[in-house]
Parts: sequence; C-alpha cells; structure tokens
Amino acid sequence: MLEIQSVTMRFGGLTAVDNVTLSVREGEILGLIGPNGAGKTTLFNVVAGTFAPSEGTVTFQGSRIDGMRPEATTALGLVRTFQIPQVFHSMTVRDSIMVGAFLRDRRRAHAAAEAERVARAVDLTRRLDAPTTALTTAERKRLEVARALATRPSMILLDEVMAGLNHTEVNLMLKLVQSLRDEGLTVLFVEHNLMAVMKICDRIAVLDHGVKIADGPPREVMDNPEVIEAYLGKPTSEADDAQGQAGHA
Ligand SMILES: Nc1ncnc2c1ncn2[C@@H]1O[C@H](COP(=O)(O)OP(=O)(O)OP(=O)(O)O)[C@@H](O)[C@H]1O
Repeated sequence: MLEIQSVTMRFGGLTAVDNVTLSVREGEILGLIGPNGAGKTTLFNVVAGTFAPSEGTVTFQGSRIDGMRPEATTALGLVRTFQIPQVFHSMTVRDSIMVGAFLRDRRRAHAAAEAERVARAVDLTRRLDAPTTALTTAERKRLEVARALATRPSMILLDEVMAGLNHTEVNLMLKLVQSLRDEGLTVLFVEHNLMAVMKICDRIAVLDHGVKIADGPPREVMDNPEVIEAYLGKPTSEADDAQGQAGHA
C-alpha cells in the first residue's frame, strides 16, 4: 500500500534518515520506533509530504507522493495527525472536525454528517458542541484522529497519539486504533510508548541514527540484540571490555 524506497533525508550536513526502505501492507498496523533523534518524525514527515526527501521515493497505492503537498496526499487517501494537537482555538469540536471533512467534500451538510459519524467513532459525541479549548489532553488526541478520519482516508499516519495519556487513556486509544484497522484502515504510527506498540502492532520497524535496524513481528524485534543495544546502549559490554583490559594491565 505504501512503499518507502531508499529514502534519505539530509538537513545540511546531518543525515536524519539514511537510505530507509520500508513497506506498509494494506490493513496492517505498523509501528515505527527508535530512540530519541533516530529519525522517526523526519521519515513520517517525508511520507506525509511535509518534506521532500533528499533521495529516494515514496509510493502510495501506485502513485508517487514524495514531494507532494500534504493536501494532495490527503486527497489520495493518506492522512496524518500531529504530535501537538492542531486544534483550532475558539472553534467547537464539531466545526473542527468539519474542517477535515471539507478537504474531501465542500458540501456543508456532508461535513456536518461526517462530524457526527467520526465523533461517534472516537467517542466525542457528547463534546461536539464544546469549544476545543475545553477538551482534556486525551480528548484532544481523539479530536486529532477524528479530524483525520473526516477526510475519509484509507491509510492514517498517527504521530505519538499516546503521548501525555495515562494508562486508562492509552488503553482506550489502543482500542480506537484497533477499531480503525478493523474497519479496513491501514495504520502507520510513530510512538514512544513501547507497551502500546507491542500490544497492537502487526509489525514494528526500528530506526537508529536514521538507519532501519529491524523490521518484523513485535516479539522478534524486541528480542533483537541490535534493538536492545539501540535503546539501552552498550554499557555492560564496554564495562566488560574495560575490565578485561584492566585485568590484562
Ligand atoms: N527541520 C530540521 N532541521 C535540522 N535538523 C533536523 C530537523 N528535523 C530533525 N532534525 C534532526 O534530525 C535528527 C532526527 O530527528 P527526528 O525528530 O526525526 O528524530 P525522532 O526519532 O523523531 O526523535 P524523537 O523521538 O526525539 O522525536 C535529529 O538529529 C534532529 O535534530
């Protein structure tokens, strides 16, 4: 469904994403993880059209989308959420979701119906007439998902939708993401919450220093020594080496 082919993204002399190839299959939930600064957000932004890659291509359902503007990829059915919820101040939840719906269809009645439909899907029906500023963090995250869903995507890119949520709220969000997949959506998400990733991903890809170091089923990836090292560093082996050398001295 989505093919990321040999993508490299440089910022001046810094290579944030280094020759990454990754494909997302239709109907799967793929988690993109990695330590801080690994290049997750940059790769996500390349897919979403925020950045054109320095090298490589991104193809969505057969169409080249690298370098395409986000509105154009949204029209093709690929939509993203933002890590910092992009709520419009002084708007109601209903109007905010309708903004998403208008990207697909300019008719007001259609947008209003879409707002009700997706509000139900993300459990915000009771909040439809509340100002977005009155929402809790968890509700704002769900609003972000709702706005994305209102564009009627076939694939959704979720940017840290678990960040700032408590345990109960994370579980609710996990259920929501699973329900999206059950309805046929393909999901790619960048996430720091490894428990969440382990629970719902069909597959996990791991970036470290811009390079993809693993890609496979959750258990297999978490047992991969290179992944463990990327997260925890190498203090033990380096300490062993140092001890060994001290022993020889
Ligand atoms: N717009 C930019 N200009 C210059 N450097 C950037 C830019 N965006 C990201 N970088 C750099 O690229 C590297 C990868 O950053 P990125 O934000 O993609 O990592 P990440 O895996 O998403 O990290 P985190 O988990 O901390 O959000 C970092 O060294 C970062 O400083």
